[in-house]
Amino acid sequence: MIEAQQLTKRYGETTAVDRLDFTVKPGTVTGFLGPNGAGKSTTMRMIIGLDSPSAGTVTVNGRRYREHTAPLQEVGALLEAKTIHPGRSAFDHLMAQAYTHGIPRRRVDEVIEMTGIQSVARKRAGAFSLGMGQRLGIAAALLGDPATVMLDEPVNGLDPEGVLWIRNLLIGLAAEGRTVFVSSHLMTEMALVADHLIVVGRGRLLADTTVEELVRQTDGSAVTVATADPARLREILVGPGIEITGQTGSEELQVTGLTTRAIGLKAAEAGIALFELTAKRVSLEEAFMELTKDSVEYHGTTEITRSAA
Ligand SMILES: Nc1ncnc2c1ncn2[C@@H]1O[C@H](COP(=O)(O)OP(=O)(O)OP(=O)(O)O)[C@@H](O)[C@H]1O
Repeated sequence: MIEAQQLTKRYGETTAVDRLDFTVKPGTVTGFLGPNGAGKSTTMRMIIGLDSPSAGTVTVNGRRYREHTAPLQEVGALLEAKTIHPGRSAFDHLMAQAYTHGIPRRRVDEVIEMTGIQSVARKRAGAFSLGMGQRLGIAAALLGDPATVMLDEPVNGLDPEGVLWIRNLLIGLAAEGRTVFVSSHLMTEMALVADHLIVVGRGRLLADTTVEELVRQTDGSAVTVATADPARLREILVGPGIEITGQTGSEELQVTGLTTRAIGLKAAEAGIALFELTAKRVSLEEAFMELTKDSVEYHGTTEITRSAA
């Protein structure tokens, strides 16, 4: 369990993390989302004591990271910064960590196998591909068999097979009752693995909710409805706050401001037969864009193409 209370980090004029309150619970995968520069890495660094909060607190399993006698056994973390000696083999790197933390060699062999790096374990880590480096970082994070696992952008550099592997690993770790906290910019991946989401923008908490709920909140704007007499349907639906568009000659109308239920009832009252009545379901990516649109620091100049739901 990770608990942040009014967690704040200031770097001079910049407030990287601004009074964050959240709880990451065991037994589920919690996604940590936010645009570039939102404060995710800074928050993660504070969780494992690599940075100190300017105000507020963050604890893992009820204690600050530094207060744990065996921190590797409490929380295993993969942060973006590479801390592996390039001349050392993956095996030696893991053994060195195991030795200094009282972890048996058996566990080193286990994590090497779990992360699929057996064939390269004796090679210099400096020669590793990005994907192999990520796997080694994850092996190190799992070394202490921790109750809490925290991974910053774990999918970075992984090929499709690696992405699938991470997905199953995260789901499996949560199913074992562990607390799994993972940041990613890949919304499709997040939609597949995360049960819960914490979304930040400019250091502030924007949402602490389920994937389902976030999508639902953004949902409901557009409804597609088709009928033989769109002009008449338009007449009975029109009202304040309701927008109806449709192409001339088409049976289809796009309605915003009314639910599918309300449209269905009004059409039935007027005796209009409907051929289609569909609420457009937004993707997690669209919900995320909508939620964070005022918090994005770095805007590109190309128009964003919204993916079909
Ligand atoms: N050591 C530092 N000194 C000064 N400013 C910093 C430092 N670390 C982070 N920042 C600033 O704090 C803010 C949050 O950065 P952070 O790296 O935590 O965001 P992020 O959400 O992880 O971004 P990304 O998705 O790009 O990795 C940014 O404005 C960043 O420039």
